[in-house]
Amino acid sequence: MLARRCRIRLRFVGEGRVLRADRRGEWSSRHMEQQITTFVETERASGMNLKTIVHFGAGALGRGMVVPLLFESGYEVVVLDTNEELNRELNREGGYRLKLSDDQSGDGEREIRIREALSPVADRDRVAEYLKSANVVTTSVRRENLVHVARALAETWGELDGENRMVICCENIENVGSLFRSLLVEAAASEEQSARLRRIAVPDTIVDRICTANWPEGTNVVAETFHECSVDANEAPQTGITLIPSVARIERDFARKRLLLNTYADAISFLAKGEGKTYLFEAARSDDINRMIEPYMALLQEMLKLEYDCDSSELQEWRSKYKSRLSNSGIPRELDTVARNLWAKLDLNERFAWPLIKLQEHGVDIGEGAKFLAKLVRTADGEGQSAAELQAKLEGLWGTTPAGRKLCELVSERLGE
Ligand SMILES: NC(=O)C1=CN([C@@H]2O[C@H](COP(=O)(O)OP(=O)(O)OC[C@H]3O[C@@H](n4cnc5c(N)ncnc54)[C@H](O)[C@@H]3O)[C@@H](O)[C@H]2O)C=CC1
Ligand SMILES: O=P(O)(O)OC[C@H]1O[C@](O)(CO)[C@@H](O)[C@@H]1O
Repeated sequence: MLARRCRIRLRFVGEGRVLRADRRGEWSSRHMEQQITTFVETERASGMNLKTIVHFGAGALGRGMVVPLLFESGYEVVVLDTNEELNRELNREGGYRLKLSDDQSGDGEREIRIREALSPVADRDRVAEYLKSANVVTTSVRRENLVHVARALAETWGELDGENRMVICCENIENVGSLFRSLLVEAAASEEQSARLRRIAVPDTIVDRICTANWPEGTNVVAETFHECSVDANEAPQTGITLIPSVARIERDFARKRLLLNTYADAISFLAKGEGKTYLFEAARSDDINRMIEPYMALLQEMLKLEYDCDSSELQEWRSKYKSRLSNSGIPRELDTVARNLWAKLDLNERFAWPLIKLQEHGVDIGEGAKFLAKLVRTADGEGQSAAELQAKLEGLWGTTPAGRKLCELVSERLGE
């Protein structure tokens, strides 16, 4: 029986690698996903010893996407969050409910069970025990908190062999693999620890699902059926996690998702917040806002064609898919949870400026893009600040390279409009 189960598992894991969002963002095999879920449920019911993954960050994306994908791939999940109140609630229930707002089957609710929720600060010793026996750690804590995860991990994994260990940072961060690896190495207490930590696989990732958590009202999360969650096959040829596949062209896929989804969602959210709106879906549904952003979006598409050889019809399909997902009023995601960290997102290597810098290199006229960024900065941070003050901030951020200075000039000219 065990041998048969193992054979089935291998077959699913093998097929799982081809599971990915297609051009329209649909699962290439929703049927297969259901089969995996049924198989995992049978395995769980049989009392088989499931492997444990430790996940840092039980916020919106953690509870809305990462933990469910691990759970539905057949893992037991230990959740670590610094919010002890939240941990207490999750432990009391042994998990939480995930509502997929656009799931047509049944009531769209799923029960996600977790093994235990702990604090990496208050429950340090118990956490260290789990970390010692885990081969895979996942995170969704936000960029500013990754340094603390790296320190916690370095303490335990720094003393163990790094071979066959992997950290999957499910964060919305470009090149998150090298970022987290450098945080790990900085956290090493000795040369020996540093050498061990360098052997850990830390792939780049793509994470996408619109999720909203309504803590402290409850532990439940509302999300959507769509998800894209994959890692760089060059760093991790196989994850062993059925619903988190390794993909070959992560740079291109990341750029497509970054610009057409994140840049778009963030920009419309900052504008909608400025208009006094409350929810993300209101921003995506606003004709005025969509009209305002269109010339900038056209430039982003141009950049994806020039830099990544994407074709127009593919990009158009993704754009309409993203717009319709973001317009879903079944997910009451507040604008504040999207329109955050404006100045970090305006960095030269980040979602707003980076595509325009690339287009300049290709000799494309970025005037419309500069006009839009000026509008964005004025709306999101203009209150009580003069054009000169905003210009000084942009100079501080972009003045370090010739292309950045050129962009700064173009945007600054429009700040007074
Ligand atoms: N919410 C969403 O729909 C999406 C979020 N993301 C990405 O997911 C990541 C997390 O974002 P959200 O879930 O929205 O944020 P969130 O604020 O809802 O969740 C973050 C969670 O991490 C916990 N945390 C902070 N420091 C910690 C530490 N040192 N150890 C353990 N837990 C810690 C917080 O208490 C909180 O519960 C971000 O990188 C974001 O870009 C990406 C796509 C969509
Ligand atoms: O603000 P962050 O940390 O990039 O993460 C939230 C992300 O979630 C999204 O709303 C997509 O669900 C992005 O547009 C946004 O950037």
